[in-house]
Amino acid sequence: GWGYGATNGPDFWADNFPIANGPRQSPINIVPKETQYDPSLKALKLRYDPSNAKGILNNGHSFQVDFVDDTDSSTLTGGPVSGTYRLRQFHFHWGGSDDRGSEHTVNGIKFPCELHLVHWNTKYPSFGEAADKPDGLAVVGVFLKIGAANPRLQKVLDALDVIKNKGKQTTFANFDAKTLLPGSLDYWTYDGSLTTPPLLESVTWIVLKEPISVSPAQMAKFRNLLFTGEGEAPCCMVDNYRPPQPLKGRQVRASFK
Ligand SMILES: CC(C)NC[C@H](O)COc1ccc(S(N)(=O)=O)cc1
Ligand SMILES: [Zn+2]
Repeated sequence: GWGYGATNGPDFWADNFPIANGPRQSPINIVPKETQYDPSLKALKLRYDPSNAKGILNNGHSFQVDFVDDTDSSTLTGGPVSGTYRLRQFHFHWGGSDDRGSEHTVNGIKFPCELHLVHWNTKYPSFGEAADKPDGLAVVGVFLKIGAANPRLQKVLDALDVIKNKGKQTTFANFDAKTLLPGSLDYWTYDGSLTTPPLLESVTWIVLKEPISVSPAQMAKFRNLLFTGEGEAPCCMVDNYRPPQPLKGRQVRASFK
C-alpha cells in the first residue's frame, strides 16, 4: 500500500490515485504577497467540547485523536465556510529532523510539524459521505515551530508510548483541542484536497498564520512512533508529509491585512 518510502511515497501515488495530478491538490506553498485579503471572510469560530474526545490511534501513516461526531458539540462555523462542520479527528505530519515536516510551506519555508484538525459538513449524513464532495470537508492547519516546550501537547505526546506500532489504539478522553490553537485565528484559505490517498478534492483548507511552539525533545517523541506493526522490522514514523503541489490557477485568500 501507499506510504512515504522510496518505493511507495508521494511520487508513486498517482499510479493508484490519478487525482494526485488533479486541479485542486494539497498541500501548497503559500506566498503571502500573492494572497488576496478578502474583507468578506468571517472570523473562524471553533467550538470544541473536551468530552467528545474518544481515542488515539496509530494508523500506520500518522497518529490521530478521534472525536465523537454524532452531535453538533464540536464544530467549525464562520471563516470561509457556510453551514456547520463537525470535528472528526486531528493528526500531525512531521519530519525526521527539525528542517522539514510540514505539508504547507510559507515562502518555501518548511516547519518541523503541522497539525490538521479535520471537520466534515453536516449537510451530509456522515464523514464518509462528505469526504468526496467538493464542500465536504474543512481542515484547519496549524504550523508547529521549534521553541519552548508546549505544555498543551504533553497529554497527546504522553499517550504515544502505548500506540508505538501501526494499528495500536487506546482511549483518549477529556481533551480540549482548542488548547492546541495559537492566540490568533488569522488564516489563509483555498480549495484543496486530502494530502494522503485517496487525495479527494473535498477540502476547504484553513491554514493559520500563527504557529504554536514545540520543543526538540517533544519532536523526538513524534519520531519515536513506528510506521510498522508489531513483529515487523521497525521503521520510524518520520517524513510523513506530502510536498507542495501545483497551484493550477487557484486563488489563496487571507482573512487579515
Ligand atoms: C474516504 C474517507 C471515508 N476515508 C478517508 C481516510 O480516512 C483519510 O482521511 C483523511 C483525512 C484528512 C487528511 S489531511 N492530511 O488532508 O488532513 C487526509 C486523509
Ligand atoms: Zn493531514
